[in-house]
Amino acid sequence: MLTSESPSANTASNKLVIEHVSKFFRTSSLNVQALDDVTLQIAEGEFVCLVGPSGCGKSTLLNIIAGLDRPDRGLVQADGHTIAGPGPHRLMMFQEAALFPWLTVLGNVLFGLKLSHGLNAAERQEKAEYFLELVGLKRFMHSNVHELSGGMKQRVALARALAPNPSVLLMDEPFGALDALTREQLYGDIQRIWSQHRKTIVFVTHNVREAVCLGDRVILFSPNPGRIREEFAIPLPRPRDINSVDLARYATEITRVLKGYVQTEVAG
Ligand SMILES: Nc1ncnc2c1ncn2[C@@H]1O[C@H](COP(=O)(O)OP(=O)(O)OP(=O)(O)O)[C@@H](O)[C@H]1O
Repeated sequence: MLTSESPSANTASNKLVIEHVSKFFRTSSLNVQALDDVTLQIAEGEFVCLVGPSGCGKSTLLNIIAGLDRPDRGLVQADGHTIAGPGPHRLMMFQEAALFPWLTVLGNVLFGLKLSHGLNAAERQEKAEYFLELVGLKRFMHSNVHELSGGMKQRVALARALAPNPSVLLMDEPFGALDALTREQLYGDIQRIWSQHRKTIVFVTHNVREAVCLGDRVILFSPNPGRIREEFAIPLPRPRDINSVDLARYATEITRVLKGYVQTEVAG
């Protein structure tokens, strides 16, 4: 039932190419190898989930893809070009929405459009309203950020990230701080938005079910040092229901494999 695969071939359609990437952190008290020889290709429009225990380098890899950090070894490319720094084509979304509290909902989304130089004020407004509509928050566009629930804040953050039309969306546990019901609503939203806009998405999570619900592929990492151990294709039809029996079967199998790695690391 479950198809475990070796990393896919480096084809021209790859949006992101990560080859033999290693990353070390050296502080006065500690040397850590956060990533060890990580190789991964991600196709245009693909939804890839990175899963693994705390400290296995998932966020480090996301930061490197975002251009916020550099690998010590290896190659990281987007559209065939080495990633040299952050840019508007690869935007990050974090666990905390990190909205500007002094701006309204609309103001936050408009802020994300500041670098869209080709647009005049009316076009920016139209675009911001379109993306707020897409995430179901248009009627709250004049609300203050502190009036919103956690799930609504993440929706605003999603609209803000989508509005400048990035080709890659990097999501670091974006739903990790939300309650289960709100998360389920957002799984529906993100699947709908992804099927309409086909962004390339790299999504970090601890939650295997979440990864199976959203991803075309689930990539398993293990820690000390952070390595890719296995990847799984998820051919389930969309939209996926996180509570479905088929989805649970995949999640159970992947969790079993993941636990095996973690126990091996601990025993070793
Ligand atoms: N700026 C930094 N300075 C020093 N060490 C760091 C830094 N960033 C990450 N690390 C270390 O690198 C390793 C990988 O961290 P990273 O945050 O990438 O893991 P993660 O898999 O995303 O963890 P979590 O799921 O807990 O967020 C950890 O041991 C962490 O302590």
